[in-house]
Amino acid sequence: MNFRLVDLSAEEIAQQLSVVEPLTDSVRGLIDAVIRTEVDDDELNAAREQIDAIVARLRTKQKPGSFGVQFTRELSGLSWGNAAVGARNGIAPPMRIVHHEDGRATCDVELGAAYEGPGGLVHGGVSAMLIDQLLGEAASVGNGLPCFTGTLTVKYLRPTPLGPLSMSAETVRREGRKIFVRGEICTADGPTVTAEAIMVSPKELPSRDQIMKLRAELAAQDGQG
Ligand SMILES: CCCCCCCCCCCCCCCC(=O)SCCNC(=O)CCNC(=O)[C@H](O)C(C)(C)COP(=O)(O)OP(=O)(O)OC[C@H]1O[C@@H](n2cnc3c(N)ncnc32)[C@H](O)[C@@H]1OP(=O)(O)O
Repeated sequence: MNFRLVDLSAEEIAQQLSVVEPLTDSVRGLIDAVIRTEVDDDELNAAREQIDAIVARLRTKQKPGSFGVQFTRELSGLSWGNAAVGARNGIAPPMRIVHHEDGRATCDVELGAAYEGPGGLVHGGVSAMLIDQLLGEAASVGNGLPCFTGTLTVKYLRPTPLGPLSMSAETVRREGRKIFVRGEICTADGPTVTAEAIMVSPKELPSRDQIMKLRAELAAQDGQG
């Protein structure tokens, strides 16, 4: 697994996010505009040339592979490439604000044209991805144990319209490294999707000792600098 500790303070992270999140929102705007524009072919070709120039500009300095998951010294995860919540990922729905309280995770999200399956409705795979993320966060944060999805069961009760949605997830019970969670996606009229999952904290995650060793190495670097 691509796991790395980074030496960033909360202020430095906030500073980076203040630049990155508006850029990602602009990319989301681009995706939405490409889907819905009705300009003529010449305009489309001109737009493509401009987009290609921007891509070339960004590629002048680029990470190899994926973004990976970086952790701060305080063990906050910076999963900025994540498909569901990545702050740098324009494909990820704008699912940023996840509230955790008493083992329950909640989140509001507004899904536009980029998340369509049947006409005017949310794609079932998108619903599954979003609720999977929230279930995973409820299990991981609620129990202080980073988890992977082992089994996910999704029930589509009625079509989910594009637009504003609210989601919630909570732990039902824990058996060793297995955490049983359930959650739902709702419109103002009630749930459209319910889901259950068995989240498993993998035995091969970096151990607390390994994490502490990495933190000590960062502290030693501070001492030298
Ligand atoms: C510091 C704290 C805060 C951290 C704060 C971080 C926040 C972070 C938020 C993360 C939010 C992520 C939300 C998205 C989550 C993904 O999208 S994860 C990606 C999708 N999932 C995967 O790729 C998982 C692939 N599978 C695997 O890696 C491994 O099979 C697993 C699931 C980790 C299990 O491997 P393992 O640790 O070797 O498990 P193993 O020892 O064989 O079995 C342990 C127990 O789990 C059961 N089990 C194993 N596999 C499964 C399964 N697939 N289904 C059901 N049960 C299973 C076994 O039966 C066994 O049960 P018992 O015998 O103990 O009763």
